[in-house]
Amino acid sequence: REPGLPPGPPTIPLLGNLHHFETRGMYLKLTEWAKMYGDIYSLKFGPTPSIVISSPKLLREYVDMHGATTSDRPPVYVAELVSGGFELPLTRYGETWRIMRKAAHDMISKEACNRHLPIQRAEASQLMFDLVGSPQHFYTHLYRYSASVITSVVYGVHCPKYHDSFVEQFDHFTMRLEAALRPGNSPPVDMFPILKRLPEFVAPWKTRCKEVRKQQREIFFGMLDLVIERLKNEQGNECFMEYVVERQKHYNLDREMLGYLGGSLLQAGIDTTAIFLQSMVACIITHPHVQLRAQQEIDDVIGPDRTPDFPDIENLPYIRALINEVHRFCPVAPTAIPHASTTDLRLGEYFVPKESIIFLNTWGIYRHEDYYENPDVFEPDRYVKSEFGTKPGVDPTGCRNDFVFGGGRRRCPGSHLANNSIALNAMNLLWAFNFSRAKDPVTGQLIDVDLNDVNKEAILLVQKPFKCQITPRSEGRAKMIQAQFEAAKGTFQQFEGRIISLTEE
Ligand code: HEM
Repeated sequence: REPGLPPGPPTIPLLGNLHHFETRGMYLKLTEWAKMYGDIYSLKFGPTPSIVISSPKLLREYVDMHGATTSDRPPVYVAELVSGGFELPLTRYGETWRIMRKAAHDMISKEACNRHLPIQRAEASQLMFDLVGSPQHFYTHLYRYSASVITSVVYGVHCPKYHDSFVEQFDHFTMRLEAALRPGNSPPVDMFPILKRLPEFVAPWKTRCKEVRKQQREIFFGMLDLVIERLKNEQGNECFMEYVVERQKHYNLDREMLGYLGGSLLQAGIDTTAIFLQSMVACIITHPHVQLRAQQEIDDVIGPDRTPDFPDIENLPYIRALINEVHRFCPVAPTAIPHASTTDLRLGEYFVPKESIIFLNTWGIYRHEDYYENPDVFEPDRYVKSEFGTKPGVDPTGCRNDFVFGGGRRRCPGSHLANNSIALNAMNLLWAFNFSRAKDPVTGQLIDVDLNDVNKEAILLVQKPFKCQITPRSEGRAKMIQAQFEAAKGTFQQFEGRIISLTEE
Protein backbone atom coordinates (compact mmCIF):
# COMPACT_ATOMS: atom_id res chain seq x y z
CA ARG A 1 0.00 0.00 0.00
CA GLU A 2 1.49 3.31 -1.12
CA PRO A 3 2.03 5.94 1.58
CA GLY A 4 -0.81 8.46 1.62
CA LEU A 5 -3.58 5.95 0.92
CA PRO A 6 -6.15 5.46 3.69
CA PRO A 7 -5.49 2.46 5.94
CA GLY A 8 -6.92 -0.96 5.14
CA PRO A 9 -6.43 -4.69 5.52
CA PRO A 10 -2.82 -5.88 5.25
CA THR A 11 -1.64 -6.60 1.71
CA ILE A 12 0.67 -9.25 0.30
CA PRO A 13 3.09 -8.68 -2.58
CA LEU A 14 1.68 -8.76 -6.10
CA LEU A 15 -1.92 -9.61 -5.11
CA GLY A 16 -2.48 -6.83 -2.58
CA ASN A 17 -5.84 -7.74 -1.01
CA LEU A 18 -7.04 -9.85 -3.90
CA HIS A 19 -6.35 -13.13 -2.08
CA HIS A 20 -8.91 -12.52 0.66
CA PHE A 21 -11.45 -10.67 -1.40
CA GLU A 22 -14.88 -12.29 -1.26
CA THR A 23 -16.87 -11.85 -4.49
CA ARG A 24 -19.89 -13.71 -3.04
CA GLY A 25 -21.79 -11.18 -0.95
CA MET A 26 -19.01 -8.62 -1.44
CA TYR A 27 -21.04 -5.93 0.36
CA LEU A 28 -20.79 -7.89 3.63
CA LYS A 29 -17.00 -8.07 3.44
CA LEU A 30 -16.73 -4.37 2.52
CA THR A 31 -18.88 -3.50 5.53
CA GLU A 32 -16.97 -5.79 7.89
CA TRP A 33 -13.77 -3.98 6.87
CA ALA A 34 -15.47 -0.57 7.27
CA LYS A 35 -16.12 -1.46 10.91
CA MET A 36 -12.42 -2.26 11.34
CA TYR A 37 -10.78 0.48 9.26
CA GLY A 38 -13.29 3.31 9.21
CA ASP A 39 -15.57 5.30 6.87
CA ILE A 40 -12.83 5.53 4.26
CA TYR A 41 -10.29 2.77 3.82
CA SER A 42 -8.26 1.40 0.96
CA LEU A 43 -7.74 -1.95 -0.73
CA LYS A 44 -5.24 -3.06 -3.34
CA PHE A 45 -6.43 -5.20 -6.24
CA GLY A 46 -3.08 -6.26 -7.58
CA PRO A 47 -1.40 -2.95 -8.45
CA THR A 48 -4.71 -0.99 -8.56
CA PRO A 49 -5.58 1.07 -5.49
CA SER A 50 -9.18 1.39 -4.47
CA ILE A 51 -10.99 3.24 -1.73
CA VAL A 52 -14.22 2.29 -0.01
CA ILE A 53 -16.56 4.99 1.26
CA SER A 54 -19.05 4.00 3.95
CA SER A 55 -20.61 7.15 5.44
CA PRO A 56 -23.10 9.77 4.17
CA LYS A 57 -20.73 12.59 5.05
CA LEU A 58 -17.76 11.22 3.12
CA LEU A 59 -19.92 10.15 0.18
CA ARG A 60 -21.08 13.72 -0.14
CA GLU A 61 -17.61 15.23 0.29
CA TYR A 62 -15.63 12.78 -1.82
CA VAL A 63 -18.09 11.72 -4.54
CA ASP A 64 -21.07 14.08 -4.82
CA MET A 65 -18.89 17.18 -4.53
CA HIS A 66 -15.99 15.78 -6.59
CA GLY A 67 -18.16 14.85 -9.57
CA ALA A 68 -15.71 16.18 -12.16
CA THR A 69 -12.91 13.87 -10.97
CA THR A 70 -14.71 10.78 -9.59
CA SER A 71 -17.11 9.88 -12.39
CA ASP A 72 -15.12 7.43 -14.44
CA ARG A 73 -15.69 3.68 -14.30
CA PRO A 74 -12.85 1.24 -13.79
CA PRO A 75 -12.04 -0.68 -16.98
CA VAL A 76 -13.84 -4.03 -17.00
CA TYR A 77 -12.40 -6.19 -19.75
CA VAL A 78 -15.23 -8.73 -19.79
CA ALA A 79 -17.78 -5.90 -20.13
CA GLU A 80 -15.76 -4.53 -23.05
CA LEU A 81 -15.78 -7.95 -24.70
CA VAL A 82 -19.57 -8.04 -24.34
CA SER A 83 -20.64 -4.52 -25.24
CA GLY A 84 -17.52 -2.80 -26.56
CA GLY A 85 -17.70 -0.16 -23.83
CA PHE A 86 -21.09 1.12 -25.00
CA GLU A 87 -23.31 -0.04 -22.17
CA LEU A 88 -24.09 3.21 -20.38
CA PRO A 89 -23.67 2.09 -16.74
CA LEU A 90 -20.15 0.83 -17.53
CA THR A 91 -19.09 3.36 -20.19
CA ARG A 92 -15.89 5.24 -19.37
CA TYR A 93 -16.27 8.93 -18.50
CA GLY A 94 -15.86 10.76 -21.80
CA GLU A 95 -17.65 11.91 -24.93
CA THR A 96 -19.59 8.68 -25.60
CA TRP A 97 -20.88 8.66 -22.03
CA ARG A 98 -21.81 12.36 -22.19
CA ILE A 99 -23.78 11.96 -25.42
CA MET A 100 -25.67 8.89 -24.28
CA ARG A 101 -26.33 10.20 -20.77
CA LYS A 102 -27.75 13.47 -22.16
CA ALA A 103 -30.18 11.58 -24.40
CA ALA A 104 -31.20 9.26 -21.52
CA HIS A 105 -31.73 12.27 -19.30
CA ASP A 106 -34.13 13.81 -21.82
CA MET A 107 -36.31 10.73 -21.52
CA ILE A 108 -36.25 9.99 -17.83
CA SER A 109 -35.66 13.31 -16.10
CA LYS A 110 -38.19 14.20 -13.43
CA GLU A 111 -40.23 16.37 -15.84
CA ALA A 112 -40.06 13.88 -18.73
CA CYS A 113 -41.35 11.14 -16.44
CA ASN A 114 -44.74 12.86 -16.23
CA ARG A 115 -45.33 11.71 -19.82
CA HIS A 116 -44.88 8.09 -18.72
CA LEU A 117 -47.44 8.14 -15.92
CA PRO A 118 -50.38 6.81 -18.01
CA ILE A 119 -48.51 3.68 -19.10
CA GLN A 120 -47.17 3.10 -15.58
CA ARG A 121 -50.74 3.42 -14.27
CA ALA A 122 -52.06 0.98 -16.87
CA GLU A 123 -49.27 -1.53 -16.21
CA ALA A 124 -49.87 -1.28 -12.46
CA SER A 125 -53.55 -2.13 -13.12
CA GLN A 126 -52.45 -5.21 -15.04
CA LEU A 127 -50.15 -6.18 -12.17
CA MET A 128 -53.06 -6.12 -9.70
CA PHE A 129 -55.25 -8.00 -12.18
CA ASP A 130 -52.56 -10.67 -12.67
CA LEU A 131 -52.14 -11.05 -8.91
CA VAL A 132 -55.87 -11.59 -8.43
CA GLY A 133 -55.82 -14.28 -11.15
CA SER A 134 -52.64 -16.20 -10.25
CA PRO A 135 -51.09 -14.87 -7.03
CA GLN A 136 -48.69 -17.84 -6.82
CA HIS A 137 -46.82 -16.40 -9.84
CA PHE A 138 -46.14 -13.06 -8.17
CA TYR A 139 -42.43 -13.20 -9.09
CA THR A 140 -43.07 -13.28 -12.81
CA HIS A 141 -45.95 -10.78 -12.53
CA LEU A 142 -43.64 -8.24 -10.87
CA TYR A 143 -40.94 -8.86 -13.46
CA ARG A 144 -43.41 -8.52 -16.32
CA TYR A 145 -44.65 -5.24 -14.88
CA SER A 146 -41.16 -3.82 -14.67
CA ALA A 147 -40.16 -5.05 -18.14
CA SER A 148 -43.29 -3.82 -19.85
CA VAL A 149 -43.00 -0.31 -18.42
CA ILE A 150 -39.46 -0.02 -19.80
CA THR A 151 -40.21 -1.59 -23.22
CA SER A 152 -43.28 0.67 -23.58
CA VAL A 153 -41.48 3.84 -22.60
CA VAL A 154 -38.28 3.11 -24.53
CA TYR A 155 -39.50 1.19 -27.58
CA GLY A 156 -43.27 1.73 -27.52
CA VAL A 157 -43.95 -1.97 -27.00
CA HIS A 158 -46.31 -3.42 -24.37
CA CYS A 159 -45.48 -6.93 -23.09
CA PRO A 160 -48.75 -8.51 -21.97
CA LYS A 161 -47.32 -11.77 -20.58
CA TYR A 162 -44.18 -13.28 -19.08
CA HIS A 163 -44.10 -16.88 -20.27
CA ASP A 164 -43.15 -17.68 -23.87
CA SER A 165 -42.52 -14.05 -24.57
CA PHE A 166 -39.80 -11.46 -24.94
CA VAL A 167 -39.95 -10.83 -21.19
CA GLU A 168 -39.05 -14.41 -20.30
CA GLN A 169 -36.30 -14.50 -22.92
CA PHE A 170 -34.90 -11.24 -21.63
CA ASP A 171 -35.01 -12.48 -18.03
CA HIS A 172 -33.02 -15.58 -19.02
CA PHE A 173 -30.62 -13.53 -21.12
CA THR A 174 -29.96 -11.21 -18.14
CA MET A 175 -28.96 -14.22 -16.04
CA ARG A 176 -26.46 -15.28 -18.72
CA LEU A 177 -25.12 -11.73 -18.96
CA GLU A 178 -24.71 -11.51 -15.21
CA ALA A 179 -22.87 -14.84 -15.14
CA ALA A 180 -20.48 -13.53 -17.83
CA LEU A 181 -19.78 -10.29 -15.94
CA ARG A 182 -19.77 -11.63 -12.36
CA PRO A 183 -16.43 -11.03 -10.65
CA GLY A 184 -14.89 -14.40 -9.96
CA ASN A 185 -16.24 -16.04 -13.13
CA SER A 186 -13.18 -14.87 -15.05
CA PRO A 187 -9.58 -14.41 -13.88
CA PRO A 188 -8.58 -10.92 -12.63
CA VAL A 189 -7.76 -9.67 -16.15
CA ASP A 190 -8.17 -6.00 -15.24
CA MET A 191 -5.42 -6.23 -12.62
CA PHE A 192 -3.15 -8.47 -14.69
CA PRO A 193 -3.72 -7.43 -18.33
CA ILE A 194 -1.38 -10.14 -19.62
CA LEU A 195 -4.26 -12.58 -18.99
CA LYS A 196 -6.16 -10.92 -21.85
CA ARG A 197 -3.83 -12.72 -24.23
CA LEU A 198 -4.98 -16.18 -23.14
CA PRO A 199 -6.31 -18.07 -26.16
CA GLU A 200 -9.98 -18.98 -26.08
CA PHE A 201 -9.43 -22.73 -25.67
CA VAL A 202 -7.98 -22.13 -22.20
CA ALA A 203 -10.27 -19.19 -21.46
CA PRO A 204 -13.91 -20.37 -21.65
CA TRP A 205 -14.98 -17.05 -20.12
CA LYS A 206 -14.01 -15.38 -23.42
CA THR A 207 -16.32 -17.70 -25.37
CA ARG A 208 -19.10 -16.98 -22.87
CA CYS A 209 -18.64 -13.23 -23.41
CA LYS A 210 -18.75 -13.65 -27.20
CA GLU A 211 -21.99 -15.64 -27.05
CA VAL A 212 -23.59 -13.12 -24.71
CA ARG A 213 -22.46 -10.28 -26.98
CA LYS A 214 -24.18 -11.90 -29.96
CA GLN A 215 -27.44 -12.36 -28.05
CA GLN A 216 -27.30 -8.86 -26.60
CA ARG A 217 -26.83 -7.28 -30.00
CA GLU A 218 -29.73 -9.30 -31.40
CA ILE A 219 -31.97 -7.86 -28.70
CA PHE A 220 -30.72 -4.28 -28.69
CA PHE A 221 -30.45 -3.79 -32.45
CA GLY A 222 -33.55 -5.86 -33.15
CA MET A 223 -35.54 -3.49 -30.95
CA LEU A 224 -33.90 -0.47 -32.56
CA ASP A 225 -34.77 -1.71 -36.06
CA LEU A 226 -38.35 -2.30 -34.97
CA VAL A 227 -38.59 1.38 -34.08
CA ILE A 228 -36.90 2.51 -37.32
CA GLU A 229 -39.28 0.35 -39.34
CA ARG A 230 -42.28 1.76 -37.51
CA LEU A 231 -41.14 5.28 -38.29
CA LYS A 232 -40.61 4.40 -41.95
CA ASN A 233 -44.16 3.08 -42.12
CA GLU A 234 -45.43 6.21 -40.39
CA GLN A 235 -46.76 4.13 -37.51
CA GLY A 236 -44.89 5.91 -34.75
CA ASN A 237 -46.28 5.87 -31.21
CA GLU A 238 -44.08 8.59 -29.70
CA CYS A 239 -41.81 6.34 -27.68
CA PHE A 240 -38.36 7.47 -26.52
CA MET A 241 -36.32 5.68 -29.20
CA GLU A 242 -38.43 7.23 -31.97
CA TYR A 243 -37.69 10.60 -30.47
CA VAL A 244 -33.91 10.06 -30.47
CA VAL A 245 -33.81 8.30 -33.86
CA GLU A 246 -35.52 11.37 -35.35
CA ARG A 247 -32.96 13.61 -33.60
CA GLN A 248 -29.96 11.37 -34.11
CA LYS A 249 -27.90 14.21 -35.59
CA HIS A 250 -28.90 16.66 -32.88
CA TYR A 251 -27.69 14.24 -30.20
CA ASN A 252 -24.66 13.18 -32.27
CA LEU A 253 -25.53 9.52 -31.80
CA ASP A 254 -24.18 6.92 -34.23
CA ARG A 255 -25.94 3.58 -34.78
CA GLU A 256 -23.79 1.80 -32.21
CA MET A 257 -24.67 4.35 -29.52
CA LEU A 258 -28.36 4.29 -30.50
CA GLY A 259 -28.53 0.51 -30.12
CA TYR A 260 -26.81 0.51 -26.76
CA LEU A 261 -28.68 3.56 -25.45
CA GLY A 262 -32.07 1.83 -25.59
CA GLY A 263 -30.49 -1.45 -24.54
CA SER A 264 -28.78 0.10 -21.52
CA LEU A 265 -32.13 1.36 -20.27
CA LEU A 266 -33.63 -2.12 -20.66
CA GLN A 267 -30.69 -3.65 -18.87
CA ALA A 268 -30.51 -1.11 -16.04
CA GLY A 269 -34.23 -0.52 -15.54
CA ILE A 270 -35.96 -3.90 -15.55
CA ASP A 271 -34.29 -6.07 -12.93
CA THR A 272 -33.73 -3.25 -10.46
CA THR A 273 -37.38 -2.19 -10.18
CA ALA A 274 -38.61 -5.80 -10.12
CA ILE A 275 -36.14 -6.71 -7.37
CA PHE A 276 -37.25 -3.75 -5.23
CA LEU A 277 -40.88 -4.87 -5.49
CA GLN A 278 -39.97 -8.48 -4.62
CA SER A 279 -38.01 -7.28 -1.57
CA MET A 280 -40.91 -5.08 -0.52
CA VAL A 281 -43.27 -8.07 -0.59
CA ALA A 282 -40.76 -10.08 1.50
CA CYS A 283 -40.49 -7.26 4.05
CA ILE A 284 -44.28 -6.95 4.32
CA ILE A 285 -44.80 -10.68 4.85
CA THR A 286 -42.16 -10.84 7.54
CA HIS A 287 -43.50 -7.75 9.36
CA PRO A 288 -47.30 -8.05 9.69
CA HIS A 289 -47.49 -5.02 12.02
CA VAL A 290 -46.04 -2.88 9.21
CA GLN A 291 -48.63 -4.18 6.75
CA LEU A 292 -51.47 -3.42 9.17
CA ARG A 293 -50.28 0.12 9.82
CA ALA A 294 -49.73 0.81 6.10
CA GLN A 295 -53.21 -0.50 5.22
CA GLN A 296 -54.73 1.53 8.02
CA GLU A 297 -53.18 4.68 6.59
CA ILE A 298 -54.35 3.87 3.06
CA ASP A 299 -57.86 3.13 4.30
CA ASP A 300 -58.00 6.43 6.19
CA VAL A 301 -56.75 8.53 3.28
CA ILE A 302 -58.10 6.70 0.22
CA GLY A 303 -60.86 4.40 1.45
CA PRO A 304 -62.30 1.37 -0.34
CA ASP A 305 -64.03 3.09 -3.27
CA ARG A 306 -61.13 4.03 -5.51
CA THR A 307 -57.62 2.76 -6.23
CA PRO A 308 -54.66 4.98 -5.25
CA ASP A 309 -53.06 7.30 -7.79
CA PHE A 310 -49.68 9.04 -8.03
CA PRO A 311 -50.52 12.25 -6.12
CA ASP A 312 -51.80 10.23 -3.13
CA ILE A 313 -48.26 9.40 -2.05
CA GLU A 314 -47.90 12.98 -0.76
CA ASN A 315 -50.58 12.23 1.85
CA LEU A 316 -49.23 8.84 2.93
CA PRO A 317 -46.19 9.41 5.17
CA TYR A 318 -46.11 5.85 6.47
CA ILE A 319 -46.05 4.37 2.95
CA ARG A 320 -43.18 6.73 2.10
CA ALA A 321 -41.41 5.59 5.25
CA LEU A 322 -41.99 1.96 4.30
CA ILE A 323 -40.45 2.53 0.86
CA ASN A 324 -37.40 4.26 2.38
CA GLU A 325 -36.96 1.44 4.86
CA VAL A 326 -37.13 -1.23 2.14
CA HIS A 327 -34.41 0.69 0.25
CA ARG A 328 -32.34 0.89 3.44
CA PHE A 329 -32.84 -2.69 4.54
CA CYS A 330 -32.61 -4.39 1.12
CA PRO A 331 -30.66 -1.96 -1.11
CA VAL A 332 -31.03 -3.31 -4.66
CA ALA A 333 -27.45 -2.33 -5.53
CA PRO A 334 -25.59 -2.78 -2.22
CA THR A 335 -22.26 -1.59 -3.63
CA ALA A 336 -23.70 0.63 -6.42
CA ILE A 337 -21.44 0.49 -9.50
CA PRO A 338 -17.80 1.33 -8.76
CA HIS A 339 -16.58 4.79 -9.82
CA ALA A 340 -12.97 5.65 -10.72
CA SER A 341 -10.86 8.78 -10.32
CA THR A 342 -9.61 10.68 -13.36
CA THR A 343 -7.00 12.75 -11.45
CA ASP A 344 -4.95 12.43 -8.28
CA LEU A 345 -7.21 13.30 -5.35
CA ARG A 346 -6.50 14.83 -2.00
CA LEU A 347 -9.25 13.54 0.29
CA GLY A 348 -8.82 15.05 3.75
CA GLU A 349 -5.49 13.78 5.04
CA TYR A 350 -5.21 11.14 2.30
CA PHE A 351 -3.78 11.04 -1.19
CA VAL A 352 -5.59 8.85 -3.72
CA PRO A 353 -3.88 8.43 -7.09
CA LYS A 354 -5.50 8.85 -10.50
CA GLU A 355 -7.32 5.76 -11.84
CA SER A 356 -8.17 4.43 -8.39
CA ILE A 357 -11.41 2.50 -7.99
CA ILE A 358 -14.00 4.15 -5.71
CA PHE A 359 -16.54 1.89 -4.03
CA LEU A 360 -19.77 3.44 -2.76
CA ASN A 361 -20.56 1.04 0.07
CA THR A 362 -24.32 1.59 0.11
CA TRP A 363 -24.94 -1.41 2.34
CA GLY A 364 -22.38 -0.18 4.87
CA ILE A 365 -23.87 3.33 4.87
CA TYR A 366 -27.39 2.04 5.48
CA ARG A 367 -26.20 -0.23 8.31
CA HIS A 368 -23.99 2.41 9.93
CA GLU A 369 -24.55 2.31 13.69
CA ASP A 370 -23.51 5.93 14.19
CA TYR A 371 -26.41 6.99 11.95
CA TYR A 372 -29.19 4.44 12.42
CA GLU A 373 -30.66 3.03 15.64
CA ASN A 374 -30.63 -0.79 15.49
CA PRO A 375 -29.70 -0.79 11.80
CA ASP A 376 -30.27 -4.56 11.50
CA VAL A 377 -33.95 -4.19 12.43
CA PHE A 378 -36.58 -3.47 9.76
CA GLU A 379 -38.59 -0.56 11.16
CA PRO A 380 -40.19 2.02 8.79
CA ASP A 381 -41.14 4.12 11.78
CA ARG A 382 -37.58 5.50 11.88
CA TYR A 383 -38.47 7.51 8.72
CA VAL A 384 -41.66 8.82 10.35
CA LYS A 385 -39.70 10.04 13.34
CA SER A 386 -36.90 11.65 11.33
CA GLU A 387 -36.54 12.77 7.72
CA PHE A 388 -33.52 10.57 6.99
CA GLY A 389 -34.38 7.76 9.37
CA THR A 390 -31.39 8.67 11.52
CA LYS A 391 -31.17 8.53 15.30
CA PRO A 392 -31.51 11.68 17.43
CA GLY A 393 -28.53 14.00 17.52
CA VAL A 394 -26.95 12.79 14.26
CA ASP A 395 -25.25 15.46 12.12
CA PRO A 396 -27.39 15.24 8.95
CA THR A 397 -24.61 16.43 6.60
CA GLY A 398 -24.71 14.21 3.54
CA CYS A 399 -27.77 12.27 4.71
CA ARG A 400 -30.34 11.49 2.03
CA ASN A 401 -32.85 8.75 1.38
CA ASP A 402 -31.59 7.74 -2.04
CA PHE A 403 -28.11 6.30 -1.49
CA VAL A 404 -29.43 3.28 -3.31
CA PHE A 405 -29.26 5.27 -6.56
CA GLY A 406 -25.53 5.98 -6.21
CA GLY A 407 -23.92 9.40 -6.30
CA GLY A 408 -22.13 12.18 -8.12
CA ARG A 409 -22.47 12.52 -11.88
CA ARG A 410 -23.09 8.79 -12.34
CA ARG A 411 -26.16 8.86 -10.07
CA CYS A 412 -28.92 6.68 -11.52
CA PRO A 413 -30.78 8.67 -14.21
CA GLY A 414 -33.73 6.27 -13.94
CA SER A 415 -34.49 7.06 -10.30
CA HIS A 416 -37.58 9.18 -11.10
CA LEU A 417 -39.11 6.52 -13.32
CA ALA A 418 -38.28 3.90 -10.69
CA ASN A 419 -39.64 6.02 -7.82
CA ASN A 420 -42.95 6.54 -9.64
CA SER A 421 -43.28 2.79 -10.22
CA ILE A 422 -42.37 2.00 -6.63
CA ALA A 423 -44.75 4.54 -5.08
CA LEU A 424 -47.73 3.58 -7.23
CA ASN A 425 -47.27 -0.15 -6.71
CA ALA A 426 -46.62 0.13 -2.98
CA MET A 427 -49.92 2.03 -2.60
CA ASN A 428 -51.84 -0.24 -4.99
CA LEU A 429 -50.64 -3.53 -3.56
CA LEU A 430 -51.36 -2.57 0.03
CA TRP A 431 -54.74 -1.14 -0.94
CA ALA A 432 -55.69 -4.29 -2.85
CA PHE A 433 -54.17 -7.30 -1.09
CA ASN A 434 -53.28 -9.01 2.15
CA PHE A 435 -49.83 -10.57 2.10
CA SER A 436 -49.00 -13.45 4.40
CA ARG A 437 -46.81 -16.50 4.73
CA ALA A 438 -47.81 -19.41 2.50
CA LYS A 439 -48.91 -22.75 3.96
CA ASP A 440 -46.96 -25.89 3.19
CA PRO A 441 -49.53 -28.03 1.32
CA VAL A 442 -48.24 -31.24 2.95
CA THR A 443 -47.60 -30.26 6.57
CA GLY A 444 -50.02 -27.33 6.78
CA GLN A 445 -47.24 -25.34 8.50
CA LEU A 446 -46.65 -21.70 7.62
CA ILE A 447 -43.50 -21.29 5.49
CA ASP A 448 -40.99 -18.81 6.90
CA VAL A 449 -39.39 -16.15 4.74
CA ASP A 450 -35.84 -15.19 5.70
CA LEU A 451 -34.84 -11.70 4.57
CA ASN A 452 -31.17 -12.65 4.88
CA ASP A 453 -31.61 -15.49 2.45
CA VAL A 454 -30.36 -13.63 -0.61
CA ASN A 455 -28.64 -14.91 -3.71
CA LYS A 456 -25.01 -14.21 -2.79
CA GLU A 457 -23.85 -15.00 -6.35
CA ALA A 458 -25.83 -12.11 -7.81
CA ILE A 459 -24.40 -8.62 -8.32
CA LEU A 460 -27.70 -7.09 -7.15
CA LEU A 461 -29.29 -7.93 -3.80
CA VAL A 462 -31.93 -10.48 -4.80
CA GLN A 463 -34.05 -12.50 -2.36
CA LYS A 464 -33.95 -16.22 -3.06
CA PRO A 465 -37.36 -17.27 -4.47
CA PHE A 466 -39.89 -17.46 -1.63
CA LYS A 467 -43.52 -18.46 -1.36
CA CYS A 468 -46.30 -16.28 -0.04
CA GLN A 469 -50.05 -15.96 0.03
CA ILE A 470 -51.64 -12.95 -1.66
CA THR A 471 -55.40 -12.47 -1.34
CA PRO A 472 -57.64 -9.54 -2.35
CA ARG A 473 -58.78 -7.61 0.70
CA SER A 474 -62.42 -7.78 -0.42
CA GLU A 475 -64.66 -8.91 -3.26
CA GLY A 476 -65.40 -5.25 -4.03
CA ARG A 477 -61.70 -4.44 -4.47
CA ALA A 478 -61.20 -7.45 -6.77
CA LYS A 479 -64.10 -6.22 -8.94
CA MET A 480 -62.66 -2.71 -9.06
CA ILE A 481 -59.30 -4.13 -10.19
CA GLN A 482 -61.03 -6.04 -12.99
CA ALA A 483 -62.81 -2.87 -14.15
CA GLN A 484 -59.64 -0.80 -13.97
CA PHE A 485 -57.74 -3.37 -16.02
CA GLU A 486 -60.47 -3.30 -18.70
CA ALA A 487 -60.19 0.48 -18.82
CA ALA A 488 -56.39 0.26 -19.11
CA LYS A 489 -56.64 -1.67 -22.37
CA GLY A 490 -57.16 1.62 -24.20
CA THR A 491 -53.76 2.82 -22.99
CA PHE A 492 -52.07 -0.43 -24.00
CA GLN A 493 -53.37 -0.16 -27.58
CA GLN A 494 -50.85 2.56 -28.33
CA PHE A 495 -48.02 0.20 -27.36
CA GLU A 496 -49.30 -2.99 -28.91
CA GLY A 497 -46.58 -3.49 -31.54
CA ARG A 498 -44.89 -6.62 -32.79
CA ILE A 499 -42.15 -7.71 -30.46
CA ILE A 500 -39.25 -9.60 -31.94
CA SER A 501 -38.14 -12.91 -30.55
CA LEU A 502 -34.47 -13.40 -29.77
CA THR A 503 -34.29 -16.30 -32.16
CA GLU A 504 -35.93 -14.43 -35.04
CA GLU A 505 -33.58 -13.31 -37.83
C1 HEM B 1 -35.03 0.57 -7.88
C2 HEM B 1 -34.58 0.83 -9.08
C3 HEM B 1 -33.17 1.23 -9.42
C4 HEM B 1 -32.04 1.23 -8.64
C5 HEM B 1 -31.90 0.80 -7.19
C6 HEM B 1 -30.96 1.72 -9.47
C7 HEM B 1 -29.65 1.88 -9.01
C8 HEM B 1 -28.62 2.37 -9.80
C9 HEM B 1 -27.27 2.58 -9.34
C10 HEM B 1 -26.76 2.29 -7.93
C11 HEM B 1 -26.55 3.05 -10.37
C12 HEM B 1 -25.08 3.45 -10.34
C13 HEM B 1 -24.95 4.85 -9.78
C14 HEM B 1 -23.53 5.30 -9.57
O1 HEM B 1 -22.63 4.84 -10.27
O2 HEM B 1 -23.29 6.14 -8.68
C15 HEM B 1 -27.44 3.16 -11.51
C16 HEM B 1 -27.06 3.58 -12.75
C17 HEM B 1 -27.90 3.61 -13.84
N1 HEM B 1 -29.27 3.37 -13.85
FE1 HEM B 1 -30.36 2.80 -12.26
N2 HEM B 1 -31.44 2.00 -10.71
C18 HEM B 1 -32.79 1.73 -10.73
C19 HEM B 1 -33.66 1.90 -11.78
C20 HEM B 1 -33.31 2.36 -13.03
C21 HEM B 1 -34.22 2.58 -14.13
C22 HEM B 1 -35.74 2.37 -14.06
C23 HEM B 1 -33.47 2.99 -15.20
C24 HEM B 1 -33.88 3.36 -16.60
C25 HEM B 1 -34.99 3.23 -17.17
C26 HEM B 1 -32.08 3.04 -14.76
C27 HEM B 1 -31.03 3.42 -15.56
C28 HEM B 1 -29.73 3.54 -15.12
C29 HEM B 1 -28.62 3.92 -16.00
C30 HEM B 1 -28.71 4.20 -17.49
C31 HEM B 1 -27.48 3.96 -15.19
C32 HEM B 1 -26.05 4.30 -15.61
C33 HEM B 1 -25.77 5.77 -15.33
C34 HEM B 1 -24.34 6.16 -15.64
O3 HEM B 1 -23.44 5.34 -15.50
O4 HEM B 1 -24.14 7.34 -15.99
N3 HEM B 1 -32.03 2.67 -13.44
N4 HEM B 1 -28.71 2.74 -11.13
